[in-house]
Amino acid sequence: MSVPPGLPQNLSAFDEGGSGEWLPEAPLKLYTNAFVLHGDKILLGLKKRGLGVNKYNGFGGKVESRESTLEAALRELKEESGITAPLELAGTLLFVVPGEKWAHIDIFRAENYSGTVTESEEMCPEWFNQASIPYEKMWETDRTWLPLLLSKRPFAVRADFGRNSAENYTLRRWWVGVHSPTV
Ligand SMILES: Nc1ncnc2c1[nH]c(=O)n2[C@H]1C[C@H](O)[C@@H](COP(=O)(O)OP(=O)(O)OP(=O)(O)O)O1
Repeated sequence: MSVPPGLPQNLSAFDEGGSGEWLPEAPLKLYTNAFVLHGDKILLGLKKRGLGVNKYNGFGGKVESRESTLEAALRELKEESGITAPLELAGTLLFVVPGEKWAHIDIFRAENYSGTVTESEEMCPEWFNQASIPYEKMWETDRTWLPLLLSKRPFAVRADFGRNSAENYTLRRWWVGVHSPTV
């Protein structure tokens, strides 16, 4: 199966599922999402409001004008969890919903942090063992690529959803690619 539109074409398929045509192209909206690891733990946040409310996720949000995605990721991590961390790009995620801009999310990871983990207006942070990540309370595709982030394998994902209401998304089709190892 070929790489879906919107992703770098030099990827190898790692996982895919669902069916139907990929949704038509739309302008991009940039987001970030950051996952902090510490030993065998991972820091997740329970979203308290807005998109993805009541789901666990990394910490992130919209990229503001004149910000790089790394600057935005550092800002959002600090605002939402109280900590700073040496973030590195781990992969990208393209979330596609009919009639909306494509959400392009740069996903970051770090293996240490400084500061004190603190609850914010938007997120309730919680450490989980990496062996017991609460995938059933996360975005449906996270289980397909989070193991790649944990093993430091660069990835790119496209996930197309249908939408029944403001908070009711149905996953239609997804594709996870990895960069081929260089010889
Ligand atoms: N499908 C989809 N669309 C948009 N964003 C996401 C997803 N799936 C996700 O995992 N995410 C991530 C990307 C971001 O980390 C957040 C969404 O950010 P949001 O809370 O809307 O942005 P903020 O800038 O923090 O929000 P406000 O402060 O403006 O409320 O979810």
